[in-house]
Amino acid sequence: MVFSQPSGKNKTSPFGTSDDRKSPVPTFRLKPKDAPPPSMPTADDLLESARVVSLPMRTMFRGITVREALLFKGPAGWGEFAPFPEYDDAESRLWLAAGIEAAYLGAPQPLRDAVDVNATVPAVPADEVAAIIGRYPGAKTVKVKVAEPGQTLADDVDRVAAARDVVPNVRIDANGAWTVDQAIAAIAAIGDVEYVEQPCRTVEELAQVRRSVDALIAADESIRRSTDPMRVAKAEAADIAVLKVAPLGGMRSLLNLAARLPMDVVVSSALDTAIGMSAGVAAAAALPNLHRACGLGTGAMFTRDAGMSFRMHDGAVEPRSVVPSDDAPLASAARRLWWEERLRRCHALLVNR
Ligand SMILES: O=C(O)CCC(=O)c1ccccc1C(=O)O
Ligand SMILES: [Mg+2]
Repeated sequence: MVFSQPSGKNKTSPFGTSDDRKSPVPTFRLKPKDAPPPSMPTADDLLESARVVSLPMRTMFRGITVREALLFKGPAGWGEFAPFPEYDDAESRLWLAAGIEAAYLGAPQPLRDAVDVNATVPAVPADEVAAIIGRYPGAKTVKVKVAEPGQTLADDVDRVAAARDVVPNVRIDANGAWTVDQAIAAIAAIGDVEYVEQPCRTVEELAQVRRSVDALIAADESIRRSTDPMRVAKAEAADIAVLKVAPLGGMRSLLNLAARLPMDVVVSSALDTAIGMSAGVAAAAALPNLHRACGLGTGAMFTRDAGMSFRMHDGAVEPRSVVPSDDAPLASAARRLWWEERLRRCHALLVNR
């Protein structure tokens, strides 16, 4: 039990249990030595310190030009609640569990003091690629978005080639947009890459592509938005698992899942503000096995961040806690209300399951 419960009625952890079909996330059991576990905060506790930030982005990314997040403070620091607006409450409740973990339990013990990070290149024209990579000082790996709706394979080939001219190690992310045949053709046309992230939507399609090409395949949405993240492993559908703290319900859930997956893992951001990024970097720093650059540099996509952004040095970032800046841009009163109500609904789902 991670948290003690106010009554004997709710014996579940806010971070989910492995026997709950709605929660794929295994519970990580802390064994506190001298302190009793903190009790589960109420929604009012969380909202007392809450602020809702609204961060403008340099380039549109997954259809977003402004990133909103609700931030709250607990005894261990600040936590972030920022599920994408279209996500339903059942899925969003895991993001709340992650924020509560950060604010009330804090980060797990780090095993390394720096985490290699990739540059992230949105689906921009090829002539903008070098300038974007320039925002990631010392990056040794670049992740390039491909298969953007409305664009062509030639756009992808040109964008990847432009990235490869600056940094030879390129990975691509199709966000599930290709059919199996399109993926096979696109991978052949694009050429040498570190790996191909989520070429198609389903686990079966990933497995089919993986059997048909030499390139390594990474699973993102097939883990992040699945009720059974282990299915990717059972179906031998991927060589690499891309894991994100918030959609998996927290740092400890991520570490637990990573320990069960028989493949390399990469920790990536969900376009987190610096508060959420701190949890991603902490999870990456606590992984016993980490062999590839993580997608934790996306703070460079904001023109302003919620707190001190994780700036890369020599291609890496260092784990640390982050507090919101007093001058972080705030959302409108109407949007703040929308986030508060969403938090209350997700909190109720976490407590009364
Ligand atoms: O991994 C990275 O480099 C950045 C993170 C990223 O691409 C991302 C950010 C928000 C939502 C989805 C994704 C994704 O990997 O598909
Ligand atoms: Mg992805």
